[in-house]
Amino acid sequence: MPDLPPPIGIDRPGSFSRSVFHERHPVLIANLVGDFPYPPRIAEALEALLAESLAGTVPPRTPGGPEIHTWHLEVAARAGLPWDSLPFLWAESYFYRRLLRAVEYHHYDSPWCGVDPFAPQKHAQLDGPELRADLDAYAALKGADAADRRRALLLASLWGNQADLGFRTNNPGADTGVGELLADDADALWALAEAPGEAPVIVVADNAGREITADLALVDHLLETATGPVELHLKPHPYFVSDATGLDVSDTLRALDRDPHEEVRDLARRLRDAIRVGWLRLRTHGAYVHPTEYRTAPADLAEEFASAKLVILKGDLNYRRLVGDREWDPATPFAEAAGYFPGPVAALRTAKSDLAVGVDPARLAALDAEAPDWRLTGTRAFIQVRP
Ligand SMILES: O=P(O)(O)OC[C@@]1(O)O[C@H](CO)[C@@H](O)[C@@H]1O
Repeated sequence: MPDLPPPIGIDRPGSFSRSVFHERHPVLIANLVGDFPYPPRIAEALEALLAESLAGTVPPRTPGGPEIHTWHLEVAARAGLPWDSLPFLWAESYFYRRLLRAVEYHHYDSPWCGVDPFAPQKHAQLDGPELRADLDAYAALKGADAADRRRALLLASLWGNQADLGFRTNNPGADTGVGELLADDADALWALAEAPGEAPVIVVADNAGREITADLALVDHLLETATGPVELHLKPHPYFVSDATGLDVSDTLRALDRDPHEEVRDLARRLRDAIRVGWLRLRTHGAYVHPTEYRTAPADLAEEFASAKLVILKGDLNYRRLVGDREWDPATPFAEAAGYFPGPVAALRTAKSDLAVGVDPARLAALDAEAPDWRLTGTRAFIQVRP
């Protein structure tokens, strides 16, 4: 493996990654305890997890749940370490594993088994005015020129990534307007996605709610123009607040069914039909909730990526996994940071963490001067492709 920059940590006072633990997570835990009438044992377990993650060490016991062997190895390698010393990506992923443990999500003998702790927040977004406006905009695309429509669907999926509920936890009023595209490899993306051949296009989803709705509209377009099937890869269980699971897709289709616009109801119908005939495949993999980068993806998932026409990775967390959640020089070419990926790959991501690669050096200097927090606000976005 080539020399890689060091992982982003959570130890630096004033850093964004540290603020996720010290500012975002306390709000997140308070929201959960407010959203559900959890009994004392669950509320206490959540508070204990929060306290441990702010000032404690990693206990030796592996938190139960699926993929236990992977987690045995991961935890054994970090047991006894202060949370502060952990890499950001590992620590966050472990935090959500522990959170699911605290709310008894995988306990078959608990009445809280399978209860998505983030469902109330996800449902609020599905019923909210922002999604309403998104669907009005979708319906208004009817009759648009084909190239304009395709561009609009791609940009809606891209900017839909601003609406993740982890980011909104402590940024409730975050600007959801469209911002600046710092890289735009859209032509390369379409060339790959619409190339002849029967290999699938894989879309690795990120968040439920507005983002998965826009992603489904993009998937519908791909189903229309691609010459092979489309796979939508989802999380196997709740994660990073709003990450989309199979249940979220089903809830979204139901919400689309209720829409006043015929175009939107037709979208839901086409998607269901495509799932039924196997043209659209919903898929998941345990690796999507591992605390690791795609550089070390399990062989079976790497093979799936390798055999796809194109893998489209949505969102900030997938980006962190793709290039590595590391202290990259932002001028590093995307093709270099993602060069190891087993097949053609595209990233659609709004910037909501310190990581950046593939930024034009001249623009970078100006950005750092005019908007020093540009990496964190979700108002800068990337469409990056490595063929
Ligand atoms: O993957 P997503 O939904 O685009 O973003 C995930 C996120 O909420 O989590 C991280 C911090 O918790 C940040 O990278 C980002 O803000």
